Amino acid sequence: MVPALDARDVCLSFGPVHALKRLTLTAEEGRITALLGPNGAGKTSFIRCCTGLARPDSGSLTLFGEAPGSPAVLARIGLMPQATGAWSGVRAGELLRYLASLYADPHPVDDLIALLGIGPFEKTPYRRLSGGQQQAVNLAGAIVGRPGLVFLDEPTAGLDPRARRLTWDVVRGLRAAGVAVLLTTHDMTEAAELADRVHIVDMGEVRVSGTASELTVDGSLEDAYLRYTTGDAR
Ligand SMILES: Nc1ncnc2c1ncn2[C@@H]1O[C@H](COP(=O)(O)OP(=O)(O)OP(=O)(O)O)[C@@H](O)[C@H]1O
Repeated sequence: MVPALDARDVCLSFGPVHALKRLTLTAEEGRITALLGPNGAGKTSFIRCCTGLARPDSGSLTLFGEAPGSPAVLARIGLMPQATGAWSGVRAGELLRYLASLYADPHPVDDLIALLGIGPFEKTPYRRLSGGQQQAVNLAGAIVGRPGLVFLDEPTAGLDPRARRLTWDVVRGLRAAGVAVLLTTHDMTEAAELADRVHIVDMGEVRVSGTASELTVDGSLEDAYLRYTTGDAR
């Protein structure tokens, strides 16, 4: 079966900075795939390549067997970015209804608003929302189109414990519905809780991959992270 996401030897440079160096991984439907790695390791750059926002210099990258950014692919993916300043003035509910209108068979927006607790701030302009409230709207925006593959870039960064658990439940629900989830996080507990497969990335390449159990044979996931990453600036 063709994986939802198939990346082989993906390279991306910004001048002298090698953001991605032969990065290779797959993400399957009905699985949560976690990318761990230091600040600057290349995680967001990889997601930008997958979503058509950046073009790899070399390597092979396909989503559902097709090129990133193609209309067929864009209709089947969702993205929760780290920040979306572009949505500044629009009210949360309006934004979600607009995003829903772009898809043939969206989730009912009222259901998503209830699921993610957005109701109390549905009429608040996006720029006035708290960080955690923005995250909830961003997550709703990522899944409103019923994607088959969703990219969640640090979805729980800065969330309070209850909001974090709610997000975890939503992510598990996506997996149960057969969605391929690619998640980046700096939260080792989150990766251990959620991920079916973990890739530890450093300096643009995958250093080690495995299930959380496989990677924690000799210690915690944080131990594995520290063993396989340098934290060196490029
Ligand atoms: N548009 C750009 N122009 C120049 N350099 C860039 C650009 N985008 C990313 N980089 C560089 O590429 C490297 C990888 O950055 P990236 O944002 O992918 O890291 P990350 O793993 O997502 O980090 P974090 O965990 O801090 O979010 C960094 O050295 C960054 O400075």
